[in-house]
Amino acid sequence: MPETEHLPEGWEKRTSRSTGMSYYLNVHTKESQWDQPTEPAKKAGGNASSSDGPNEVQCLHLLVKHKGSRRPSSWREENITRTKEEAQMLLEIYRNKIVNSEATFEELARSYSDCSSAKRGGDLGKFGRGQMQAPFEKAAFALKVGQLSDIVDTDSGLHIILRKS
Ligand SMILES: O=C(N[C@H](Cc1nc2ccccc2[nH]1)C(=O)O)c1cc2ccccc2s1
Repeated sequence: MPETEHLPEGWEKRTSRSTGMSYYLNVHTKESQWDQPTEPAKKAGGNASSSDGPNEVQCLHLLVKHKGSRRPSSWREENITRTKEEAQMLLEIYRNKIVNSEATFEELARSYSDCSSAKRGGDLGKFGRGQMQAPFEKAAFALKVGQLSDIVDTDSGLHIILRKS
């Protein structure tokens, strides 16, 4: 879509700092979305926090990259060659340790996550809709506070997610 694309009233095109992906921001409600809007942005804040879930979440994640990852490199390993199946097995081991209270999410993310957020125990901070890759966003926004996700598959690799707020 040309940069000079015409957007309906009340929308701005933004680019995510962390993923470089474009999203659209409703300047009235501050809600964001992936899909290019075709209608003017709604003004009323509505009761967005009830039927559509939270506007933003704070999550920790543990990412295990594999050779098919978008960027098969990380602070842990310059050239990641493990297969997707090996990544799945590793993540199941880490997830079971957390569920069995043999280790904390933060400890394992700090040691084993292939994301630079490993340095912060996997903490991604708060994020709204339209900022993370779609499968990650879908899983994160479906979690209750304190809930641990199943294994989530994105272009970056395989993740487990813990929602903090
Ligand atoms: O995209 C990032 N890191 C990528 C890996 C990655 N890909 C992701 C996809 C969804 C959510 C988090 C993700 N982290 C990398 O290091 O190759 C981010 C790092 C950080 C660090 C602090 C806060 C947010 C972010 S998002």
